[in-house]
Amino acid sequence: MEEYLARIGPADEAAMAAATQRQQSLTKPAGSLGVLEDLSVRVAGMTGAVVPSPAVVTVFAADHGVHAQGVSPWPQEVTAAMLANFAAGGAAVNAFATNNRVDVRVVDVGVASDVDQLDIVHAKVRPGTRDLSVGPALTDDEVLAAVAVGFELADKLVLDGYRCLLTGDMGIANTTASAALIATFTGATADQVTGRGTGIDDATLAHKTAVVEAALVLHEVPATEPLKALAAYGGLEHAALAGYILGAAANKVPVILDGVIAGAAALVAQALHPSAVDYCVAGHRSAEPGHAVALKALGLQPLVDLDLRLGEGTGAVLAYPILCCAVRALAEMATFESAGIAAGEEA
Ligand SMILES: O=C(O)c1ccc[n+]([C@@H]2O[C@H](COP(=O)([O-])O)[C@@H](O)[C@H]2O)c1
Ligand SMILES: Cc1cc2nc[nH]c2cc1C
Repeated sequence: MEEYLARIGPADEAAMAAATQRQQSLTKPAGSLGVLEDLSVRVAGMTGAVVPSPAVVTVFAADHGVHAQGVSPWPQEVTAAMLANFAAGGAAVNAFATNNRVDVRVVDVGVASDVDQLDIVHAKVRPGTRDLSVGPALTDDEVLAAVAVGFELADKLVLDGYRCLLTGDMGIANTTASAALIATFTGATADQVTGRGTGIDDATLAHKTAVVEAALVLHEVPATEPLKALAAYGGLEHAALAGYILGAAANKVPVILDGVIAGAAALVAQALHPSAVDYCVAGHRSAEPGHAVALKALGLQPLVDLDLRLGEGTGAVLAYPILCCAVRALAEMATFESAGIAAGEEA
């Protein structure tokens, strides 16, 4: 863990200052590209003003012992079934990724059933977490093993030539673990961060909120203990995603976050190393209420807000072309000087 964290440093201030200056000289009224202007400056601080391509979305998949408490309307087997769907190219993330020229990787970091026959990355740490409502979901060693899966995969993907990493997740019941993690790092209450996930009714939502509330009391993990929070609540995909985000930061490549699961993992990464957030871009804002709470604590503005609540990386893949446009505008637009256009009064 120390070795991973030692490789992370803040974004390049000088590159950001130069990018800010160039932004102001481009052939458009100052500020007219809105949020994209700041985004291009942030990416310049991560990676320089080069379009972050090629890109890959990694779908980390795992199961959750807390499923036994009736917090999701879906059977646990759907996690493994969706992995087969991803591998066959039939999920929403596959369609989005094809359209936006993003490669898809799928990783079993802790699916309950055997998915050995699938053509995916096999890195199962254990078959699902233990039930967080009765005790710790993971041991300390299991947490470190799952973080390592994500960090080392990020290293490998960058070595393979990828210049933008996108997060994805699949795990029935993982919005429950996400809620507990987000409450831990933000101080929000269970009812502020617990949502309907894949679509539960009012009675199940009340029950799920009570499960999260009781778990927060049972484990009482302070925000300063991110690895203990992962051990208390899981999940294996959250731990791997935290490692993947740290790995992107260590390699100075942007990482586009998907929804509430990635938001929870990014809070873990931030608690482990505050500079990790310098490399994070919020792809979208999920309809799950905890996600807005997480984004606020991360200080990130989502690029897309379309009521998505699917996961898989869909919101990140949807946002990827926006990120590319922001960077391309900064890199390729003419300046008032080069185009021989008189700058406006306030330029
Ligand atoms: O990305 C999100 O914000 C998001 C919001 C709600 C649900 N999901 C997905 O739905 C699954 C978890 O939902 P649940 O209700 O079983 O906890 C898991 O596979 C997630 O990828 C994802
Ligand atoms: C069908 C289905 C697809 C998903 N993709 C991500 N989470 C999901 C949950 C379900 C239930």
